Amino acid sequence: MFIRVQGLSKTYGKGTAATKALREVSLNLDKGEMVSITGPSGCGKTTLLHILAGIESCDSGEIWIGDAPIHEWDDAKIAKLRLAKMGFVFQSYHLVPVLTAWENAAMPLIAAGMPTGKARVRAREALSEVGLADKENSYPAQLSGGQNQRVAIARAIVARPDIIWADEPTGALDTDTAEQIIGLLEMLNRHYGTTIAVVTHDPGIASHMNRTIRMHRS
Ligand SMILES: Nc1ncnc2c1ncn2[C@@H]1O[C@H](COP(=O)(O)OP(=O)(O)OP(=O)(O)O)[C@@H](O)[C@H]1O
Repeated sequence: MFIRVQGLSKTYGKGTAATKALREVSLNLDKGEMVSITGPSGCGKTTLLHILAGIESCDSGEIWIGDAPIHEWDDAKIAKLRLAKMGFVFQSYHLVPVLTAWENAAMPLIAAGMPTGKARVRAREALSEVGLADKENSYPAQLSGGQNQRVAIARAIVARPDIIWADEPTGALDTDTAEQIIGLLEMLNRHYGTTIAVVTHDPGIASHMNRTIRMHRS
């Protein structure tokens, strides 16, 4: 098993304001699997993805990424693993508006200490893989929603991650563009064996995946 999650729980807030976001969630992902994560609004899908990506902490439970028990790790160690092995794609792209497409795509490499020249070459390659070689100097405001999501995917794949976490990556896109974005994720999965988990409300998107993990309200 490549990723193993056991008994994961998370509560936001305290006392009467407490919201139980995850209650004893367990799941396994095999290396190279492409899965969708579905479930009703508020059941904890985004919380789960953020915890698996090390963006948020959990209250209890275990998360194993390969041999690494990341539930035992501190933030700095998890951040390093995230930069090296994970990419994240958000519904609203989360691109930096004052940076060009290549600068946005290069961010994980520059954050990891790669010299700018080398990072630029790698960012161009990633942009070319998502079909945006000719837009490397465009700013997010000059690109369409689908093109911005491609830049976000270029940023997610630029460090050749083992895993891509995608939270409603097509939620802001029309059906045709959404299909193209999912096609792109499928290509990355096939070509590089990248493990991909996609949170989605859309059964059409979920049907492209190897498997669906359904969550229930806790
Ligand atoms: N930062 C936060 N502070 C307090 N409560 C939060 C926070 N983030 C999420 N929650 C609560 O935790 C629960 C799970 O939220 P989460 O966003 O993970 O659900 P979701 O399944 O992704 O929902 P949706 O499909 O609507 O995006 C919800 O009740 C939500 O209100």
